[in-house]
Amino acid sequence: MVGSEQAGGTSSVPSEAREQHAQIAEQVEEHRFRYYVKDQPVVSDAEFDKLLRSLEALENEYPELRTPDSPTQKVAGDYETDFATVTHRERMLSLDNAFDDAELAAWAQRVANDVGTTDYHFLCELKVDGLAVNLTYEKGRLTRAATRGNGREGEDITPNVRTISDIPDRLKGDRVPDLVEIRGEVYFPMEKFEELNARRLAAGQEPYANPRNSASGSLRQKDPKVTATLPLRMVVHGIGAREGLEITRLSQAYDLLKEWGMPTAQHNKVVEDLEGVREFIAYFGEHRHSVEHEIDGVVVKLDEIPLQGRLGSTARAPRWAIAWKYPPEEVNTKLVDILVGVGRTGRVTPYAQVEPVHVAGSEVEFATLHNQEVVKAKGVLIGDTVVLRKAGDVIPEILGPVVDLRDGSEREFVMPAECPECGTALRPMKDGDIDLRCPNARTCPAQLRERVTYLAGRECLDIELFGGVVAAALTGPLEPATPPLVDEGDLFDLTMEDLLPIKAYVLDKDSGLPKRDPKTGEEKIVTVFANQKGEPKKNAVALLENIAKAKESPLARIINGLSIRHVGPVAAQALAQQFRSLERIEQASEEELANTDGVGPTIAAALKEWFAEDWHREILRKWRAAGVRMEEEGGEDEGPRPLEGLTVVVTGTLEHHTRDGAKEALQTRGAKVTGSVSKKTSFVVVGDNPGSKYDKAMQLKVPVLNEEGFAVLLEQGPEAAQEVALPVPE
Ligand SMILES: NC(=O)c1ccc[n+]([C@@H]2O[C@H](COP(=O)([O-])OP(=O)(O)OC[C@H]3O[C@@H](n4cnc5c(N)ncnc54)[C@H](O)[C@@H]3O)[C@@H](O)[C@H]2O)c1
Ligand SMILES: [Zn+2]
Repeated sequence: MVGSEQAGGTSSVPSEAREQHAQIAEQVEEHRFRYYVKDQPVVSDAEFDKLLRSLEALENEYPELRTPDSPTQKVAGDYETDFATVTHRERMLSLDNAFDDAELAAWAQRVANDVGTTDYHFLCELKVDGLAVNLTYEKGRLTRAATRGNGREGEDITPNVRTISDIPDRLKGDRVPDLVEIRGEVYFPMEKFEELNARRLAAGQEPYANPRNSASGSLRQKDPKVTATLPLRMVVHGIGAREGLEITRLSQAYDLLKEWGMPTAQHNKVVEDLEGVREFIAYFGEHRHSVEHEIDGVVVKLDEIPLQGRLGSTARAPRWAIAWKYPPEEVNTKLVDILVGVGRTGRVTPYAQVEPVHVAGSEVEFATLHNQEVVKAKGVLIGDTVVLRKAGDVIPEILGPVVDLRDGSEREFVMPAECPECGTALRPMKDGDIDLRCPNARTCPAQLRERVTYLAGRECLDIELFGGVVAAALTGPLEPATPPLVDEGDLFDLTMEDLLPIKAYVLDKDSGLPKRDPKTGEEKIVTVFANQKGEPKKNAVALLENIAKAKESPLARIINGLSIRHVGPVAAQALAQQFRSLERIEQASEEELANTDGVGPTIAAALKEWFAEDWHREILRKWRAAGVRMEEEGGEDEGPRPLEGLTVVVTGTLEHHTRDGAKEALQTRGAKVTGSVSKKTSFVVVGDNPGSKYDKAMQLKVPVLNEEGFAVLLEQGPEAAQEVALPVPE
C-alpha cells in the first residue's frame, strides 16, 4: 500500500480510480453550471447522463468515493447567481432514473418490499422537459416563486413567474389552504423556438441551442419585462409544504389544484401495478409527439401520500418515485457544411450535412434547413457544434448552435446566386417569395432527375425498380454523351439499346452522392444495365417491362406525374374525375378549370401555363404515340359512382391497402376523401393505431369501419356498410 491517502490509511481505492473520479466529478460540475446557470450546455443530455452514470459505476466499485459532496449525491444547482436566494419550506428533489425495464422493475420491487402494504397505486405522469419551479401560495395568493437550486435554496424569480399567464396570482375557490407550495415545470413551446432565436439574433444576442435552455434562460431574465414577452407555459407536477390541507392521494391533490385554477397535467393516469405502468410508458413512447409539450420520459410515483412518507428520500431523490427516460431525440454533432439541393419544380433548398450521428434509431447525416431565411433564423454557422433533433418519423432538423464551443473558425452560409447543377441564375418565382428557384425547368439536370424520379415513384406511375438511382442514370449518365432521357417525353420509348451503354456513378441511396472506393478515394463507376459480357442484367429487362405496364396507369396518376406547379395527387384526382382525359383538360378554358371542385384559380392558371410550353405538349404527344392511356375508362359517360356524395376519412394502417390506394378506391367510386373528422363525415375507416381521429369519430358518433367494413363499403355501398360499422361505446 502506498502511503496513507486518508485518515486511517486503509483506503483500498487505487489512485487512478480516485483521479478518474475527481476528473469526471469536475466535468459533471462544469456541465451542470453551464446547464443550470448559463443555459448553454455544451453536451447533449444523453452524453451528460452517461458521464454521471460512469461516476456512479466508479462509486459502485469503490463505495468510499461516494462521499456526500459527490455530484451523484446532490441535487444539482448550488451556484451563486444574480438572483436573491430563498429557502424552500420543503426540499425540492431530483429523481432517480430508469433507463430500461430491469431498472424500473427493480424500483417497483424495492417499493413492494419497503412499503409495508399491498394496497397502493402508481401515478404515471409525463416528464416535462423544462425547469422546475416552486410556487408558494399563502392564503391563496402567490407570494413567492423560486427555482429548484440545490434543493434547499433556490433563486427568487417571483417577478418573472408572475408574467406567466398559466400561473394564477390567486387560487380560485373557497377551499384554499393557508399555505401551500406548488411545484411544476416551466417549458418553452417547441413551435415558438425558432421565432425566439430569430428575435435574439436580431437583437444581437446569442441563440439558444434548444427549447429547454430557452425556458430556463427566458425565466431567469434579470428584467421580468423581458420574461413577460416570452410564451412560457407551465405544468404542475407536485406539492410541497402545506398548512390547512389534508390530502391522502397525490392524484386527488391534482384535482384540487385544478379547481384552484392551476395548470395541471392532462395525461396523468393512476394504475394498479407495474403492468399498468409499462402500458403507460409504451403508449406515450408511441404518442410522444401528440402531447402539447416536449417530454423526455415518464415519472412514476406512489400515489398514496402517507406511503410516500414511509419510503422517504435520499439526499438527492425520493424513493417513492422514478423517472423513466425515453431514448433521446436530441444529439450534438458538427455542422460540416450547408449544401443546396434543387427540387423537381426548381425550388432550391439548403440542407445541413452533419458528422454522422445515431439518433432515434437511425444514422443521420443530413438535416433539412428549408430555406436561407431559416438558416439565418436558427443562427447556425458552418463548423458549429449543433443540436440535431429527430422526432419520430419526422425528417431530422437542426435546432440551434452550441455557441460556447465556437473557436472563430466557423463561417456564415451564403446562398448561392446560381443553380449548383446548371449554373442558371436563381430567382424568386414572384416578388416577395422567400424561396429561390432555378428557372431552367427543361434542361436543369437536377430538376429533370427529380421530376423523372417523382414520375416513376409511388404516387404516380409506381414503376418498380425505377428509383432515384435509375433516374439519375437515365438523365445524366457519364456515358453516353447524350442521355437517353433529355426530358420525360422518351420514357416509354426507351429500348434495351438505350440502356446497355449507360455508365454512371454508384450513388448512395440516402445522400444521393457518389460512393467512393475506400482505398483510392475515387468515385465508383458502373455499367448500370449490362453485365460484364455486355448482356442485359435481369433488372434491366424487368425495368422495361415495368415501364410498359405503366402505360395503363390511371389518368390521375399521370397528371400528378407531370410536376405541374400546385397540382398534387388531390388536384390530379379532381381533374381526372371531372375531365376524364388529358386532351379535354388541355382544351378546357381557364374558367372551366377554375370552377372544378378541388381545383380553383391558382391551379387553373398553373395548368394553362404548363400547356402553353411547346416542350410540355411534346411530352404528351410522344406518350400518346407510345400508347400511354391518357383517359379514364368509360370515356365521356361517367362510370358508376356508387359512393357519390359521401365524405370519408381514412386513418391508421390498413393491411390490404396503402393510404393512397384506399383513397383512390374511394375517389374512383365518387366519394370525397378528407383529412379531418367532422359531423359531416359519412364514415371513418380505421386501421391499426388509428390515433385521435378514431376518438373524434366515436365522440361525434360517426360510423367507423374496420378494414372488413371498408371492403363492404367499396363492394356493396353505404347502406351495407352502415350495418357493419363498429359499435359506438355509450
Ligand atoms: N447537457 C448538460 O450539460 C446537462 C447538465 C446537467 C443536467 N442535464 C440534464 O438535466 C437532467 C437532470 O436534471 P435533474 O437533476 O433536474 O433531474 P431529472 O430531470 O432527471 O429529474 C428531476 C426533475 O424532473 C422534472 N420533472 C418533469 N416532469 C416531472 C413530473 N411529472 N414529476 C416530477 N418531476 C418532473 C422536475 O423538474 C425535477 O426536478 C437530465 O436530463 C440531464 O441530462 C444536462
Ligand atoms: Zn438548375
